[in-house]
Amino acid sequence: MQSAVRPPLYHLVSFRPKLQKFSSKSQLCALGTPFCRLRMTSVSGSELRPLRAVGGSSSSSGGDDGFVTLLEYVGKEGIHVKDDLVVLLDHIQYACKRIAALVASPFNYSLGKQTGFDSVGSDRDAPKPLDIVSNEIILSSLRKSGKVAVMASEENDEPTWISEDGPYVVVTDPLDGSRNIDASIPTGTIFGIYKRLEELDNLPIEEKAMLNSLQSGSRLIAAAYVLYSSATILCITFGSGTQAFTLDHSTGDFILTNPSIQIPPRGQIYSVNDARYFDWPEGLRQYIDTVRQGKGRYPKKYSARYICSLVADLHRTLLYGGVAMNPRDHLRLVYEANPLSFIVEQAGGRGSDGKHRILSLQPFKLHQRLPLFLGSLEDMEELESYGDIQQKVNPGYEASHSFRSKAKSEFLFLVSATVMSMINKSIARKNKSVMGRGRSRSFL
Ligand SMILES: O=P(O)(O)OC[C@H]1O[C@](O)(COP(=O)(O)O)[C@@H](O)[C@@H]1O
Repeated sequence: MQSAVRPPLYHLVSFRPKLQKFSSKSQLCALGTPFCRLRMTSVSGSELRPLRAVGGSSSSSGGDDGFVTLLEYVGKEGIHVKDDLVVLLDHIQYACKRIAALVASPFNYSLGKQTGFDSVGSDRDAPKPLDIVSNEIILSSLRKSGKVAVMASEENDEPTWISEDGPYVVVTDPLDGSRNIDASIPTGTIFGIYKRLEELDNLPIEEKAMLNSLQSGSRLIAAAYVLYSSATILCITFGSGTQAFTLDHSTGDFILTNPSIQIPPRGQIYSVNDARYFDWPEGLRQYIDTVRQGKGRYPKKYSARYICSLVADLHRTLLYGGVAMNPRDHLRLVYEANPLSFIVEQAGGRGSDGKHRILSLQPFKLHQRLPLFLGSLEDMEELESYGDIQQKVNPGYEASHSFRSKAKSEFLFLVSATVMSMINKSIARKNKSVMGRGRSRSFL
Protein backbone atom coordinates (compact mmCIF):
# COMPACT_ATOMS: atom_id res chain seq x y z
CA MET A 1 0.00 0.00 0.00
CA GLN A 2 1.40 3.36 -0.90
CA SER A 3 -0.41 5.62 1.48
CA ALA A 4 -3.31 5.73 3.85
CA VAL A 5 -6.80 5.38 2.45
CA ARG A 6 -8.64 8.68 2.49
CA PRO A 7 -12.06 9.06 4.09
CA PRO A 8 -15.08 8.66 1.81
CA LEU A 9 -15.56 11.68 -0.33
CA TYR A 10 -19.06 12.45 0.81
CA HIS A 11 -17.44 14.22 3.73
CA LEU A 12 -15.33 16.36 1.45
CA VAL A 13 -17.54 17.30 -1.44
CA SER A 14 -20.22 19.89 -1.23
CA PHE A 15 -22.42 18.83 -4.08
CA ARG A 16 -24.51 21.14 -6.21
CA PRO A 17 -27.06 19.11 -8.14
CA LYS A 18 -26.95 19.86 -11.83
CA LEU A 19 -30.69 19.76 -12.12
CA GLN A 20 -31.13 22.93 -10.10
CA LYS A 21 -31.05 24.80 -13.38
CA PHE A 22 -34.55 23.40 -13.98
CA SER A 23 -36.89 25.54 -11.96
CA SER A 24 -39.93 23.28 -11.83
CA LYS A 25 -41.08 19.68 -12.00
CA SER A 26 -42.90 20.44 -15.22
CA GLN A 27 -39.69 21.56 -16.89
CA LEU A 28 -38.11 18.30 -15.83
CA CYS A 29 -41.01 16.23 -17.04
CA ALA A 30 -40.92 17.99 -20.37
CA LEU A 31 -37.80 15.97 -21.04
CA GLY A 32 -39.92 12.87 -20.73
CA THR A 33 -36.92 10.67 -19.98
CA PRO A 34 -36.47 7.87 -17.47
CA PHE A 35 -33.92 10.22 -15.97
CA CYS A 36 -36.73 12.63 -15.18
CA ARG A 37 -38.84 9.94 -13.57
CA LEU A 38 -35.92 8.67 -11.53
CA ARG A 39 -34.95 12.06 -10.21
CA MET A 40 -38.53 13.02 -9.43
CA THR A 41 -38.36 10.70 -6.46
CA SER A 42 -35.91 13.10 -4.86
CA VAL A 43 -37.88 16.25 -5.56
CA SER A 44 -39.28 17.98 -2.53
CA GLY A 45 -41.41 21.07 -3.24
CA SER A 46 -39.54 23.22 -5.74
CA GLU A 47 -36.21 22.03 -4.43
CA LEU A 48 -34.27 19.13 -5.90
CA ARG A 49 -32.28 17.08 -3.48
CA PRO A 50 -29.35 15.01 -4.72
CA LEU A 51 -29.67 11.27 -4.46
CA ARG A 52 -27.84 9.62 -1.64
CA ALA A 53 -24.54 7.94 -2.47
CA VAL A 54 -24.62 4.17 -2.24
CA GLY A 55 -22.03 2.35 -0.16
CA GLY A 56 -20.78 -0.83 -1.88
CA SER A 57 -18.67 -3.36 -0.10
CA SER A 58 -16.96 -0.46 1.52
CA SER A 59 -17.31 2.02 4.28
CA SER A 60 -20.66 3.63 4.86
CA SER A 61 -21.47 7.10 3.73
CA GLY A 62 -22.18 8.82 7.01
CA GLY A 63 -22.91 12.55 6.83
CA ASP A 64 -23.70 14.39 3.62
CA ASP A 65 -26.18 12.73 1.28
CA GLY A 66 -24.95 14.14 -2.04
CA PHE A 67 -23.79 11.96 -4.89
CA VAL A 68 -20.43 12.52 -6.47
CA THR A 69 -19.39 12.27 -10.11
CA LEU A 70 -15.97 11.15 -11.24
CA LEU A 71 -14.97 14.66 -12.25
CA GLU A 72 -16.16 16.09 -8.93
CA TYR A 73 -14.22 13.38 -7.16
CA VAL A 74 -10.95 14.28 -8.87
CA GLY A 75 -11.64 18.03 -8.91
CA LYS A 76 -10.83 20.83 -6.51
CA GLU A 77 -13.39 19.87 -3.91
CA GLY A 78 -12.51 16.20 -4.10
CA ILE A 79 -9.07 14.65 -3.99
CA HIS A 80 -7.82 17.51 -6.19
CA VAL A 81 -5.51 15.84 -8.67
CA LYS A 82 -3.61 18.08 -11.08
CA ASP A 83 -5.70 19.91 -13.67
CA ASP A 84 -3.81 18.14 -16.48
CA LEU A 85 -4.82 14.79 -15.04
CA VAL A 86 -8.45 15.86 -14.70
CA VAL A 87 -8.48 16.79 -18.39
CA LEU A 88 -6.94 13.43 -19.28
CA LEU A 89 -9.48 11.54 -17.15
CA ASP A 90 -12.32 13.42 -18.76
CA HIS A 91 -11.12 12.24 -22.17
CA ILE A 92 -10.60 8.69 -20.92
CA GLN A 93 -14.10 8.48 -19.45
CA TYR A 94 -15.51 9.86 -22.69
CA ALA A 95 -13.67 7.18 -24.70
CA CYS A 96 -15.01 4.48 -22.37
CA LYS A 97 -18.58 5.67 -22.75
CA ARG A 98 -18.16 5.38 -26.50
CA ILE A 99 -16.79 1.86 -26.09
CA ALA A 100 -19.67 0.98 -23.75
CA ALA A 101 -22.09 2.11 -26.46
CA LEU A 102 -20.11 0.25 -29.09
CA VAL A 103 -20.08 -3.14 -27.36
CA ALA A 104 -23.82 -2.85 -26.70
CA SER A 105 -24.69 -1.77 -30.23
CA PRO A 106 -26.78 -4.03 -32.48
CA PHE A 107 -24.69 -2.86 -35.44
CA ASN A 108 -21.59 -4.70 -34.36
CA TYR A 109 -23.15 -8.12 -33.82
CA SER A 110 -21.48 -9.79 -36.77
CA LEU A 111 -18.35 -7.68 -36.49
CA GLY A 112 -17.78 -8.98 -33.00
CA LYS A 113 -17.07 -12.38 -34.48
CA GLN A 114 -14.71 -11.49 -37.28
CA THR A 115 -10.99 -11.75 -37.14
CA GLY A 116 -10.51 -11.82 -40.88
CA PHE A 117 -8.45 -14.99 -40.86
CA ASP A 118 -8.74 -18.57 -39.76
CA SER A 119 -9.25 -18.84 -36.06
CA VAL A 120 -6.94 -21.71 -35.35
CA GLY A 121 -3.98 -22.26 -33.01
CA SER A 122 -2.66 -19.05 -31.54
CA ASP A 123 -5.10 -17.02 -33.65
CA ARG A 124 -7.74 -17.59 -30.96
CA ASP A 125 -6.01 -14.61 -29.35
CA ALA A 126 -6.18 -12.59 -32.56
CA PRO A 127 -7.65 -9.09 -32.35
CA LYS A 128 -11.19 -8.53 -33.57
CA PRO A 129 -12.51 -5.45 -35.31
CA LEU A 130 -13.98 -4.23 -32.03
CA ASP A 131 -10.53 -4.37 -30.42
CA ILE A 132 -9.19 -2.19 -33.18
CA VAL A 133 -12.10 0.24 -33.09
CA SER A 134 -11.81 0.55 -29.31
CA ASN A 135 -8.13 1.23 -29.77
CA GLU A 136 -8.89 3.98 -32.27
CA ILE A 137 -11.47 5.54 -29.95
CA ILE A 138 -8.96 5.66 -27.11
CA LEU A 139 -6.13 6.94 -29.26
CA SER A 140 -8.30 9.70 -30.66
CA SER A 141 -9.43 10.76 -27.15
CA LEU A 142 -5.89 10.75 -25.84
CA ARG A 143 -4.73 12.86 -28.78
CA LYS A 144 -7.56 15.35 -28.22
CA SER A 145 -6.72 15.64 -24.53
CA GLY A 146 -3.37 17.22 -25.40
CA LYS A 147 -2.03 15.64 -22.21
CA VAL A 148 -0.41 12.46 -23.47
CA ALA A 149 3.12 11.97 -24.76
CA VAL A 150 2.80 8.30 -25.63
CA MET A 151 0.19 5.55 -25.66
CA ALA A 152 1.18 1.88 -25.45
CA SER A 153 -1.63 -0.48 -26.35
CA GLU A 154 -2.19 -4.19 -26.65
CA GLU A 155 -3.32 -3.53 -30.18
CA ASN A 156 -0.15 -1.89 -31.45
CA ASP A 157 3.19 -3.61 -31.85
CA GLU A 158 5.01 -0.42 -30.84
CA PRO A 159 4.00 2.47 -28.60
CA THR A 160 2.42 5.43 -30.40
CA TRP A 161 4.15 8.77 -29.88
CA ILE A 162 1.53 11.48 -29.57
CA SER A 163 3.02 14.74 -28.37
CA GLU A 164 6.39 16.09 -27.17
CA ASP A 165 4.98 18.02 -24.26
CA GLY A 166 2.21 15.69 -23.09
CA PRO A 167 2.85 15.23 -19.36
CA TYR A 168 1.51 11.64 -19.23
CA VAL A 169 2.10 8.16 -20.59
CA VAL A 170 -0.92 5.88 -20.98
CA VAL A 171 -0.76 2.09 -21.24
CA THR A 172 -3.97 0.32 -22.17
CA ASP A 173 -5.76 -2.84 -23.14
CA PRO A 174 -8.64 -1.20 -25.04
CA LEU A 175 -11.06 -4.14 -25.01
CA ASP A 176 -10.14 -7.08 -22.84
CA GLY A 177 -12.13 -10.28 -23.14
CA SER A 178 -13.36 -9.44 -26.64
CA ARG A 179 -13.44 -13.14 -27.50
CA ASN A 180 -16.63 -13.14 -25.40
CA ILE A 181 -18.29 -10.35 -27.25
CA ASP A 182 -20.57 -12.29 -29.59
CA ALA A 183 -22.22 -13.89 -26.53
CA SER A 184 -22.64 -10.51 -24.79
CA ILE A 185 -20.46 -11.62 -21.92
CA PRO A 186 -18.80 -8.73 -20.01
CA THR A 187 -15.70 -7.07 -21.42
CA GLY A 188 -13.46 -4.34 -20.09
CA THR A 189 -10.90 -1.63 -20.74
CA ILE A 190 -7.74 -1.29 -18.67
CA PHE A 191 -5.60 1.83 -18.22
CA GLY A 192 -2.39 2.72 -16.46
CA ILE A 193 -1.10 6.30 -16.26
CA TYR A 194 2.53 7.32 -15.69
CA LYS A 195 4.30 10.65 -15.80
CA ARG A 196 6.39 11.24 -18.92
CA LEU A 197 10.07 10.74 -18.05
CA GLU A 198 11.47 14.16 -18.90
CA GLU A 199 15.02 12.90 -18.61
CA LEU A 200 14.40 10.89 -21.81
CA ASP A 201 13.18 13.89 -23.82
CA ASN A 202 16.32 14.11 -25.94
CA LEU A 203 16.27 10.49 -27.11
CA PRO A 204 14.97 9.49 -30.57
CA ILE A 205 11.20 9.10 -30.63
CA GLU A 206 11.08 5.27 -30.84
CA GLU A 207 13.43 4.94 -27.90
CA LYS A 208 11.73 7.40 -25.61
CA ALA A 209 8.33 6.03 -26.57
CA MET A 210 9.38 2.51 -25.60
CA LEU A 211 11.27 3.44 -22.42
CA ASN A 212 8.45 5.63 -21.15
CA SER A 213 6.06 2.72 -21.73
CA LEU A 214 8.25 0.20 -19.91
CA GLN A 215 8.16 1.97 -16.55
CA SER A 216 7.79 -0.26 -13.53
CA GLY A 217 4.28 -0.56 -12.08
CA SER A 218 5.56 1.03 -8.88
CA ARG A 219 5.68 4.35 -10.79
CA LEU A 220 2.00 4.32 -11.79
CA ILE A 221 0.24 7.49 -10.70
CA ALA A 222 -3.22 6.15 -11.57
CA ALA A 223 -4.81 2.98 -12.87
CA ALA A 224 -8.36 2.15 -13.88
CA TYR A 225 -10.53 -0.47 -15.44
CA VAL A 226 -13.93 -0.06 -16.98
CA LEU A 227 -16.28 -3.02 -16.89
CA TYR A 228 -18.95 -3.24 -19.60
CA SER A 229 -21.59 -5.46 -18.06
CA SER A 230 -25.16 -5.09 -16.79
CA ALA A 231 -23.73 -1.85 -15.43
CA THR A 232 -20.74 0.08 -16.75
CA ILE A 233 -18.34 0.47 -13.85
CA LEU A 234 -15.19 2.57 -13.74
CA CYS A 235 -12.89 1.49 -10.94
CA ILE A 236 -9.88 3.71 -10.30
CA THR A 237 -6.99 4.38 -7.98
CA PHE A 238 -4.64 7.33 -7.64
CA GLY A 239 -2.57 5.59 -4.97
CA SER A 240 -4.86 6.48 -2.09
CA GLY A 241 -7.49 3.79 -2.07
CA THR A 242 -9.67 2.28 -4.80
CA GLN A 243 -13.03 3.73 -5.81
CA ALA A 244 -15.70 2.54 -8.22
CA PHE A 245 -18.10 4.72 -10.18
CA THR A 246 -21.20 3.49 -12.01
CA LEU A 247 -22.31 5.05 -15.28
CA ASP A 248 -25.69 6.73 -15.10
CA HIS A 249 -26.72 6.17 -18.71
CA SER A 250 -29.35 8.86 -18.48
CA THR A 251 -26.91 11.68 -17.70
CA GLY A 252 -23.61 10.26 -18.90
CA ASP A 253 -22.03 10.76 -15.46
CA PHE A 254 -19.97 8.19 -13.65
CA ILE A 255 -21.35 8.30 -10.08
CA LEU A 256 -19.30 7.24 -7.06
CA THR A 257 -20.96 4.03 -5.85
CA ASN A 258 -18.16 2.14 -4.09
CA PRO A 259 -15.92 4.51 -2.16
CA SER A 260 -12.75 3.11 -0.55
CA ILE A 261 -13.25 -0.48 -1.68
CA GLN A 262 -11.69 -2.98 0.69
CA ILE A 263 -11.28 -6.47 -0.70
CA PRO A 264 -12.28 -8.97 2.03
CA PRO A 265 -9.13 -10.60 3.50
CA ARG A 266 -10.67 -13.98 2.56
CA GLY A 267 -13.15 -14.97 -0.09
CA GLN A 268 -14.63 -18.32 -0.83
CA ILE A 269 -14.14 -18.19 -4.57
CA TYR A 270 -11.31 -19.22 -6.87
CA SER A 271 -11.40 -18.07 -10.45
CA VAL A 272 -9.35 -19.98 -13.01
CA ASN A 273 -9.73 -21.85 -16.29
CA ASP A 274 -9.61 -25.32 -14.78
CA ALA A 275 -9.69 -27.08 -18.15
CA ARG A 276 -5.92 -26.62 -17.78
CA TYR A 277 -5.84 -28.69 -14.57
CA PHE A 278 -3.65 -31.37 -16.15
CA ASP A 279 -1.13 -28.76 -17.34
CA TRP A 280 -0.86 -27.18 -13.89
CA PRO A 281 2.12 -27.74 -11.62
CA GLU A 282 1.63 -29.88 -8.53
CA GLY A 283 1.42 -26.90 -6.12
CA LEU A 284 -1.46 -25.27 -7.92
CA ARG A 285 -3.36 -28.55 -8.23
CA GLN A 286 -2.94 -29.18 -4.51
CA TYR A 287 -4.11 -25.69 -3.59
CA ILE A 288 -7.26 -25.93 -5.70
CA ASP A 289 -8.01 -29.50 -4.53
CA THR A 290 -7.57 -28.37 -0.93
CA VAL A 291 -9.74 -25.27 -0.92
CA ARG A 292 -12.54 -26.83 -2.90
CA GLN A 293 -12.81 -29.56 -0.31
CA GLY A 294 -12.87 -26.99 2.48
CA LYS A 295 -9.56 -28.28 3.86
CA GLY A 296 -7.57 -25.06 3.57
CA ARG A 297 -6.69 -22.55 6.29
CA TYR A 298 -10.18 -21.14 5.85
CA PRO A 299 -12.36 -24.15 6.61
CA LYS A 300 -15.05 -23.51 4.02
CA LYS A 301 -15.55 -25.17 0.67
CA TYR A 302 -14.57 -22.75 -2.07
CA SER A 303 -16.64 -22.26 -5.20
CA ALA A 304 -15.37 -21.77 -8.75
CA ARG A 305 -16.34 -18.77 -10.88
CA TYR A 306 -14.70 -18.07 -14.22
CA ILE A 307 -16.08 -15.60 -16.75
CA CYS A 308 -12.92 -15.68 -18.89
CA SER A 309 -12.94 -11.92 -18.95
CA LEU A 310 -10.18 -10.55 -16.79
CA VAL A 311 -11.83 -7.28 -15.79
CA ALA A 312 -15.09 -9.01 -14.86
CA ASP A 313 -13.34 -11.77 -12.92
CA LEU A 314 -11.30 -9.17 -11.07
CA HIS A 315 -14.26 -6.91 -10.31
CA ARG A 316 -16.13 -9.79 -8.66
CA THR A 317 -12.98 -10.70 -6.73
CA LEU A 318 -12.55 -7.13 -5.47
CA LEU A 319 -16.08 -7.10 -4.12
CA TYR A 320 -16.47 -10.68 -2.86
CA GLY A 321 -12.87 -11.70 -2.16
CA GLY A 322 -10.98 -14.83 -3.20
CA VAL A 323 -8.41 -15.23 -5.97
CA ALA A 324 -8.62 -14.55 -9.70
CA MET A 325 -5.79 -16.19 -11.59
CA ASN A 326 -4.37 -17.16 -14.92
CA PRO A 327 -1.37 -19.35 -14.09
CA ARG A 328 -0.10 -19.67 -17.67
CA ASP A 329 2.09 -17.11 -19.45
CA HIS A 330 -0.82 -15.33 -21.05
CA LEU A 331 -1.70 -11.95 -19.55
CA ARG A 332 0.49 -8.93 -20.17
CA LEU A 333 2.55 -7.18 -17.55
CA VAL A 334 2.55 -3.63 -18.89
CA TYR A 335 -1.11 -2.91 -19.61
CA GLU A 336 -2.97 -5.67 -17.74
CA ALA A 337 -1.09 -6.98 -14.69
CA ASN A 338 0.45 -3.68 -13.55
CA PRO A 339 -2.66 -1.47 -13.57
CA LEU A 340 -4.85 -4.22 -12.09
CA SER A 341 -2.32 -5.02 -9.36
CA PHE A 342 -2.16 -1.36 -8.42
CA ILE A 343 -5.95 -1.28 -8.09
CA VAL A 344 -6.01 -4.52 -6.04
CA GLU A 345 -3.21 -3.40 -3.71
CA GLN A 346 -4.94 -0.11 -3.11
CA ALA A 347 -8.01 -2.10 -2.07
CA GLY A 348 -5.91 -4.05 0.43
CA GLY A 349 -5.24 -7.14 -1.73
CA ARG A 350 -2.22 -8.54 -3.54
CA GLY A 351 -1.07 -8.96 -7.13
CA SER A 352 1.60 -11.56 -7.86
CA ASP A 353 3.09 -13.64 -10.66
CA GLY A 354 3.14 -16.56 -8.22
CA LYS A 355 6.60 -15.65 -6.94
CA HIS A 356 6.98 -11.89 -6.95
CA ARG A 357 4.87 -8.84 -6.31
CA ILE A 358 3.77 -7.64 -9.75
CA LEU A 359 4.53 -3.98 -9.05
CA SER A 360 8.16 -4.84 -8.23
CA LEU A 361 8.82 -6.28 -11.71
CA GLN A 362 10.72 -4.29 -14.33
CA PRO A 363 9.14 -4.83 -17.76
CA PHE A 364 11.67 -5.59 -20.49
CA LYS A 365 9.34 -5.72 -23.46
CA LEU A 366 6.00 -4.17 -24.27
CA HIS A 367 3.91 -7.28 -24.78
CA GLN A 368 5.61 -9.35 -22.07
CA ARG A 369 3.37 -12.12 -20.74
CA LEU A 370 3.32 -13.66 -17.29
CA PRO A 371 1.22 -15.75 -14.89
CA LEU A 372 -1.10 -13.51 -12.88
CA PHE A 373 -2.70 -14.01 -9.45
CA LEU A 374 -4.83 -11.23 -7.94
CA GLY A 375 -6.90 -11.32 -4.81
CA SER A 376 -7.54 -11.28 -1.09
CA LEU A 377 -4.45 -11.00 1.08
CA GLU A 378 -4.93 -14.18 3.12
CA ASP A 379 -6.04 -16.26 0.14
CA MET A 380 -3.04 -15.05 -1.83
CA GLU A 381 -0.65 -15.85 1.02
CA GLU A 382 -2.07 -19.34 1.30
CA LEU A 383 -1.91 -19.91 -2.46
CA GLU A 384 1.70 -18.69 -2.70
CA SER A 385 2.70 -20.94 0.21
CA TYR A 386 2.22 -23.89 -2.19
CA GLY A 387 5.30 -22.57 -4.03
CA ASP A 388 4.86 -24.31 -7.33
CA ILE A 389 1.92 -22.46 -8.88
CA GLN A 390 3.14 -21.05 -12.20
CA GLN A 391 2.04 -23.12 -15.19
CA LYS A 392 5.19 -23.70 -17.28
CA VAL A 393 3.63 -25.59 -20.16
CA ASN A 394 1.06 -24.10 -22.46
CA PRO A 395 0.21 -26.87 -24.90
CA GLY A 396 -2.16 -25.87 -27.65
CA TYR A 397 -2.38 -22.26 -26.47
CA GLU A 398 0.95 -20.81 -27.54
CA ALA A 399 0.41 -17.19 -28.46
CA SER A 400 2.51 -14.44 -29.85
CA HIS A 401 2.11 -11.05 -31.38
CA SER A 402 3.11 -12.47 -34.76
CA PHE A 403 -0.53 -12.60 -35.82
CA ARG A 404 -0.40 -8.86 -36.10
CA SER A 405 1.26 -9.25 -39.49
CA LYS A 406 1.00 -6.41 -41.96
CA ALA A 407 -1.66 -8.08 -44.10
CA LYS A 408 -3.84 -8.86 -41.10
CA SER A 409 -3.41 -5.36 -39.69
CA GLU A 410 -4.39 -3.85 -43.03
CA PHE A 411 -7.48 -6.04 -43.21
CA LEU A 412 -8.46 -5.09 -39.67
CA PHE A 413 -7.82 -1.46 -40.35
CA LEU A 414 -10.27 -1.55 -43.26
CA VAL A 415 -12.95 -3.22 -41.17
CA SER A 416 -12.33 -0.77 -38.32
CA ALA A 417 -12.67 2.20 -40.64
CA THR A 418 -16.08 0.88 -41.69
CA VAL A 419 -17.17 0.39 -38.09
CA MET A 420 -15.88 3.83 -37.11
CA SER A 421 -17.86 5.46 -39.86
CA MET A 422 -21.02 3.57 -38.79
CA ILE A 423 -20.50 4.68 -35.20
CA ASN A 424 -19.83 8.27 -36.16
CA LYS A 425 -23.01 8.36 -38.22
CA SER A 426 -24.94 6.90 -35.32
CA ILE A 427 -23.40 9.44 -32.90
CA ALA A 428 -24.24 12.28 -35.27
CA ARG A 429 -27.85 11.03 -35.46
CA LYS A 430 -28.02 10.76 -31.67
CA ASN A 431 -26.50 14.22 -31.13
CA LYS A 432 -28.98 15.71 -33.54
CA SER A 433 -31.93 14.20 -31.73
CA VAL A 434 -30.56 15.06 -28.26
CA MET A 435 -29.86 18.66 -29.27
CA GLY A 436 -33.36 18.79 -30.68
CA ARG A 437 -34.54 18.02 -27.14
CA GLY A 438 -32.57 20.98 -25.79
CA ARG A 439 -29.54 19.26 -24.27
CA SER A 440 -26.16 20.47 -25.30
CA ARG A 441 -24.03 17.34 -25.50
CA SER A 442 -24.59 13.67 -25.81
CA PHE A 443 -22.14 11.51 -23.96
CA LEU A 444 -22.19 8.98 -26.77
O1 LIG B 1 -7.67 -18.77 -22.23
P1 LIG B 1 -7.47 -18.42 -20.79
O2 LIG B 1 -6.15 -18.85 -20.28
O3 LIG B 1 -8.60 -18.88 -19.92
O4 LIG B 1 -7.39 -16.83 -20.77
C1 LIG B 1 -8.49 -16.01 -20.60
C2 LIG B 1 -8.06 -14.63 -20.36
O5 LIG B 1 -7.65 -14.08 -21.59
C3 LIG B 1 -8.28 -12.85 -21.77
O6 LIG B 1 -9.35 -13.02 -22.65
C4 LIG B 1 -7.29 -11.85 -22.30
O7 LIG B 1 -6.83 -12.29 -23.52
P2 LIG B 1 -6.72 -11.22 -24.69
O8 LIG B 1 -5.97 -10.06 -24.09
O9 LIG B 1 -5.96 -11.93 -25.77
O10 LIG B 1 -8.13 -10.84 -25.06
C5 LIG B 1 -8.80 -12.45 -20.41
O11 LIG B 1 -9.87 -11.56 -20.46
C6 LIG B 1 -9.12 -13.77 -19.80
O12 LIG B 1 -9.04 -13.68 -18.42
